Formats: sequence, C-alpha cells, structure tokens
Amino acid sequence: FFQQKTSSMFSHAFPFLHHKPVMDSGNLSSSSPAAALLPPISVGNGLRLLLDVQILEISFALFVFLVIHVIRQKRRYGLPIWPIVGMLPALITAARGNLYDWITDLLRHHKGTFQFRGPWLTSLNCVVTADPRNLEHLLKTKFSSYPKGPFFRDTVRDLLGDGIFGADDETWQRQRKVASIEFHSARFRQMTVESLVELVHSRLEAVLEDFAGRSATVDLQDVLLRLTFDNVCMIAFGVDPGCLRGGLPEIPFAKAFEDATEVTVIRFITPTFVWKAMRYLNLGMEKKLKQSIKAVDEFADNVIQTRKRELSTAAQPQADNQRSDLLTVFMKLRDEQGRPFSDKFLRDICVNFILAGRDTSSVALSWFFWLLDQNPRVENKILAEIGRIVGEREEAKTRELRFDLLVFKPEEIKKMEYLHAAISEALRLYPSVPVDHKEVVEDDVFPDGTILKKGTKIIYAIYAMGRMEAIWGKNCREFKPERWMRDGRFMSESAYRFTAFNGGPRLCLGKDFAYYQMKYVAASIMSRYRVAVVTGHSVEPKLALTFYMKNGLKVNLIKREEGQIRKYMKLN
Ligand code: HEM
Repeated sequence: FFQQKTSSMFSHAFPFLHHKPVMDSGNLSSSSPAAALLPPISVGNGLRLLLDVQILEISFALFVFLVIHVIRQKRRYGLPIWPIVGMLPALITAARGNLYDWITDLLRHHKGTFQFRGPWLTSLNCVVTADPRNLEHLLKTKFSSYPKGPFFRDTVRDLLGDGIFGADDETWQRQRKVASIEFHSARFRQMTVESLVELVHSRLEAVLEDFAGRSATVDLQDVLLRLTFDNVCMIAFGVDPGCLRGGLPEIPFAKAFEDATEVTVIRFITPTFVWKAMRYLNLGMEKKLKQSIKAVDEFADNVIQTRKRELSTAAQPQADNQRSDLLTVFMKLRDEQGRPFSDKFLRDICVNFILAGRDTSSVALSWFFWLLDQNPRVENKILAEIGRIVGEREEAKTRELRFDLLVFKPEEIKKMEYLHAAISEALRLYPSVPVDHKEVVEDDVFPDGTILKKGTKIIYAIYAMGRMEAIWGKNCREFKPERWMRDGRFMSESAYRFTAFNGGPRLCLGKDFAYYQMKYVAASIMSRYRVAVVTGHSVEPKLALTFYMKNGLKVNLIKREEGQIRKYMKLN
C-alpha cells in the first residue's frame, strides 16, 4: 500500500524518473528528438535504473512511514521514539541544557509519571515518577518489592562492595541496625560536635580569612566539599585526610575517591556488556576505575590495620573505648557466628558512609548560599535569628559579644528554626540527590494506575517534585522558607512530598547530623562574612548523581562589621 501510494506521489513530483522506455533491437531509446542526443541505454543499465528508482521509492516510503510513526509516538508518549535508539535523541538534546528541568516539564505534562524508552540493549528503559502517592508506595508500603536490585548492585559493586548503599535484605538490615544505633548515640553526637568545632574554627576560618584578607575570589563549593570530606572521614574512619589544610592541597585519597565515583556513574549509562568487556580488557575508563579503587583500598587497608594494632595495644584501652568512629564500632562487633567482620566488610562499610556523607551537605550549602545572595530578605531574617539566640547568652548582657569569635553551642544551633527552614527550602529546590533509583521485583501497579512489570527500573525525580504545583502550590519555584514555618516554629513535611533525604526504612541515616553540620557551617560563615556571588558567574547543575554546581560557586567574602551584627540583635 505504501509503495503504491508513494510511487504515484513520486511520479507527480519527479515525472522525469517515470518516462516509459521503448524497446528497440537491444537498445533502449526514447522517441523524442532530445533523447536522440543522449547516449543509447543498454538493457542492463535500464534495469539498474529501474532498480535504483524502486530503491529510492521504498526508501522514501519508509521515511514517510517513520515520520508518521514518530509523530504518533510523540503524541502518545510526549517524546519521539525512534527505531533502535528510542527516546535517546531527545534525552541527548535535553542533556545539553538543564536535563532536570526537562524531566520536570515532561512529568508535569504527564501528570506526574511517564515511561522512558531507551535504546535497545541499554538499561535506559524506565518509569519516571514524581507522584507522592507512588513514592509512598515504593519507599514504604511495598518497600520489599522495590529493592536497589541486582542491576544497581552489579554496577556499583567494584567500588561499594557489600556496603549499605547497594545492599538489600539481611546485608542491608544488619548494617542499618548497627549504624542506626551508633548514629543516635550520645557518643556519636559528641564526636560530630567536636569534629565540627575543630574543622570550622581551626581550618575553615583560616582558609576563608586568607581569601577575605586578600579580597580574592574563592570557589566556595570547593572549600565546602573539602570540609565535608574531612568531616565524614573523621566519622567513618576516625582519621582526618586534611583536604581543608592551608593551601588547599590535593589529597590522593580524596582524588581517587572522586575519580572512582565518577567512573562508576558512567557505568549506569553504558551498556552493561560494554563496560564489562572494558573491565575484562582493562581499557579506558575501567582501567582508571581499577587504579582509583586500588588507591581507595590501600588507604582503607592502612587505616584498618593501624586501628587493629591500636585496639590490641593494652596501653591505651581508655582512649580506644572512647573512639566512636564507625570503623571502631564495627570492629568491636561480631557476626552471627561470633566472628569479627572481615577487613573487606569493614572497608565496604566505611567507603559507603564516606560516599553517602561526603558531598551531599556541601552541595546543599552551595545552593543555599547562592539563593541567599539573591534573597537578602531571607539573609537578614537568618541573621536576626542568630542575633536573638546568641543575645540570650549571659556574656552578651555583661560585655561585648564578638561575633567574629563566635563558637555556637549545640543547643543554640537547635534553636535556629528559621535557618533550618531556609536550608530545607534550598534542598526542596536543589536536592543534593536529584533523582534516585529502584527496581521492581514482582509485577505491580502504582497507586496512579501505572502498570509495572517485574524488572522495570523506577526513577523517582526528587528535583522535579520540588517544582510541582500539585505539591507546593503556585509559588513552587520561589525560595520561601516561610512555607516551612508555623507560628514561628519549623514544621517538617512528609518524606514522600519532600524526598531530599529519601523516605521509609531507607530514610537517610545521616539526616540529623547533616542538618546540624549544615546549620553550624552556615551560621558560622554568615556571622563572619557576607557571601557575595561574583557578578556574571554562571551557576548551572552538573550531570552527576550528586547535584554539584558545574562551575563551582565563585564568591567574594565581605567581612561583617560588628555594628552590623548588633543591628540584627536589636531587631528582636
Ligand atoms: C544534605 C545532606 C544529605 C542528603 C540530602 C542526603 C540524602 C540521602 C538520600 C536521598 C539517601 C537515599 C539514597 C539511596 O538509597 O539511594 C541517603 C541515604 C543515606 N545517607 Fe544521606 N544525605 C545527606 C547527608 C548524609 C550524611 C552527612 C551522611 C553520613 C554521615 C549520610 C548517610 C546516609 C546513609 C548511610 C544512607 C543509606 C541509608 C540506607 O540505605 O539505609 N547522609 N541520603
């Protein structure tokens, strides 16, 4: 049908291709006088010409068919679906701009859930959702039907081993239980408080003072990434790698960790058989991954062996008992058979916690400072809150309080509810983990009616959720910390609407610590400096699992005058 149809279309459009040749004793020729000037056409040539015309017609027919098919698919799915490559061309085009905004628009168009069709043989086929009902279903109600899954585990196993991030079932439960007890212990809280005081006042202050003193531009994101990397290593391994030392040195362990994470992320968009073949042949990115993991392992092994020696030395039992880093805690535990955990398992636990806590708070703080720069009203309100809280100190009443020397107390940080709201608001708009992933292990149906086959991959679009009018109302794109406040107190939101920290049994284990850390760092910087983003600095997200700013956050630090702070104190 198509061939007939296009054949007649063709003869109208290109009549010269359809002239009827006349047979003449072995030679094909036209009877027209003009044709007499043309060289005679042999039977072979004539047939070839006919064949060429047929091929052209078929190709054209196929092309028309393809275009109609793609237009129909676009109407049905919101995106063109091409043979073999599926929706990939649209995804690649979108990735050149802001991919997350593109996903948000698609989800809005599809009322919260759509199906992405990837190229053949890749792992890009998935259901993408931003519907809180579906989130509650997969993160809590039917938690066991939506594990991380074998695809995720297989992809991350070289770097993360059997650690909490990729683990499911008992392996996950065991680590979650022990770490959860530890994270809620008074000992752990004390360690986090002390480690932050040390990092902020002995390291961060000196680095910032150096840049401010020289009126030099600083990449605040880089500085914050160094701070949280050092901090999480103190918590996981009980050692400080020193990324935030003067001169901001490159630390081989930190670099190896970053490289290993970046290559692991690339695996997610590479066909599995391709990266596995490259790993087998030790080529390209897989070679780099192997080298980086080796460096991470060497560092971990060194720390583990040193700690083992420390623990076995009877001379310091008191000091060792007081250590509350995760490595020491897990080293003292025994498995079901009463045996100590293997060095490999200890390494996996620590590496996973470093991954979970290394960049999430620092990128959140970077977006927070960028938003503050554009919203001086919010900045003033936070300063007023800080002023009011430290103004309650005894010393504030009796003598001059030096804001440039302030060391906040844990109970003061807890009282900073508007700051808590402002950080939550920054995370709503710029969640540190913009999309997350699950796999369906048995056929199921989402509360919104989406049918899910076993093995389907689910992407929940946390960034898009923060921009859904259906969840946050018409002003969802505005930075408005007040939406979190009721009668002057911070009001939390359901984890299935505000999913920046995940939800259900796999809720972020470091959430309370992360808030404490972010509030402490933000209040310490804000009370000393005004953070002014360099005019014209382009802020855009980087395509990675964590929501980094692609070009960092270039700022100038302007020292606050003592009188300026007093003004804020008087406001209350
Ligand atoms: C702003 C800061 C943070 C944000 C937005 C955040 C967000 C998240 C998210 C979305 C997950 C779920 C990931 C997944 O399962 O795929 C998660 C899990 C986790 N987070 Fe955080 N996180 C933050 C800080 C931290 C910190 C500082 C630590 C530790 C020191 C930490 C430890 C963990 C752990 C251990 C898990 C795994 C929980 C499990 O699977 O049971 N997080 N976090």
